Amino acid sequence: MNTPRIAFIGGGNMAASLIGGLRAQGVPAEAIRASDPGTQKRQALTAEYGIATFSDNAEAVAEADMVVLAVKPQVMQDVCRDLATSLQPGQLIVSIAAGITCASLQAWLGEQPPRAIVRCMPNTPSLLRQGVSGLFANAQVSDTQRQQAEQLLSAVGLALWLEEERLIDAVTAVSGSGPAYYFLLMEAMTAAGERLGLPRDTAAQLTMHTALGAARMACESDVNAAELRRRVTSPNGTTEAAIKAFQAGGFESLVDQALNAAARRSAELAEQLGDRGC
Ligand SMILES: NC(=O)C1=CN([C@@H]2O[C@H](COP(=O)(O)OP(=O)(O)OC[C@H]3O[C@@H](n4cnc5c(N)ncnc54)[C@H](OP(=O)(O)O)[C@@H]3O)[C@@H](O)[C@H]2O)C=CC1
Ligand SMILES: O=C(O)[C@@H]1CCC=N1
Repeated sequence: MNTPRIAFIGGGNMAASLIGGLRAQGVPAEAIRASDPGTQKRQALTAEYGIATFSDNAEAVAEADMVVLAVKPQVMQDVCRDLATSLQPGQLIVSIAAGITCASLQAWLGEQPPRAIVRCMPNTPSLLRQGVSGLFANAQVSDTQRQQAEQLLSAVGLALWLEEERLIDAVTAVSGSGPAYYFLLMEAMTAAGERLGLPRDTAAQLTMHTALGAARMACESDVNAAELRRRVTSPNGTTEAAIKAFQAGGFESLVDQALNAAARRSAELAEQLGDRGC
């Protein structure tokens, strides 16, 4: 596969991590362009990754094979409507925005021609190339374009294809927002450790390194999380006492409610920001 030319619209956090991942994988700077209204962001992207940057989105997409829409959902409609006349029919559109459907993107980019669109949901550990993303391709996306989209997201972590677009709401609930749930648990464990008498910094280090070790064990082991938990839990021991307290407090039901709230919000955003007429 030839190196596709990639244009990023929006040069913020997620775009910078994707660009960093591509560069680390050996994609040449000449193959990547980005546009952003912020002079400092453009200068930083050029300084760090050697790529050409633009204040004009239309200039960035000229001659690109793939256009990555990496702006906030709230400005996506305006960005797409402004870009519509500058795009070429064969270009792949990749959106990483939460709650923006392929149908809305197609409507905002003009009903014709039908666009090849890949909708993705990455997450912030992409900054460390430890991300995970769900991807959905619409019917216009060719096999080569699927590979190109997968190469983009694989540069910052694991990329998993979805058969149905509606599952992006579930991916958003599990992994898109997921880092925040682990940070919340880390905050709570650190505070509890401190209340048990540990110095705050010690409690934080113990918490963070336990999370890291547990995540690595879960990823690298050939047994599932339930079995790994069983191996920590001695009969009538300390872990069992803690797990019983979690379960008595409705832990599993709470997690279920939280993820449902995130998935519902993702679907609501699609309703609120989407194009009803498409
Ligand atoms: N953060 C996260 O955890 C995740 C985010 N996402 C999605 O990724 C997308 C980007 O998020 P993130 O990188 O965090 O956001 P950022 O705000 O860091 O990046 C967006 C960038 O787009 C710029 N921008 C604004 N308007 C335009 C325009 N008209 N043309 C070009 N660029 C413009 C912004 O500039 P300025 O700041 O000046 O407005 C900003 O630099 C969002 O749609 C979000 O839903 C997906 C998964 C996880
Ligand atoms: O909170 C949000 O809406 C975005 C999408 C996933 C992570 N952050």
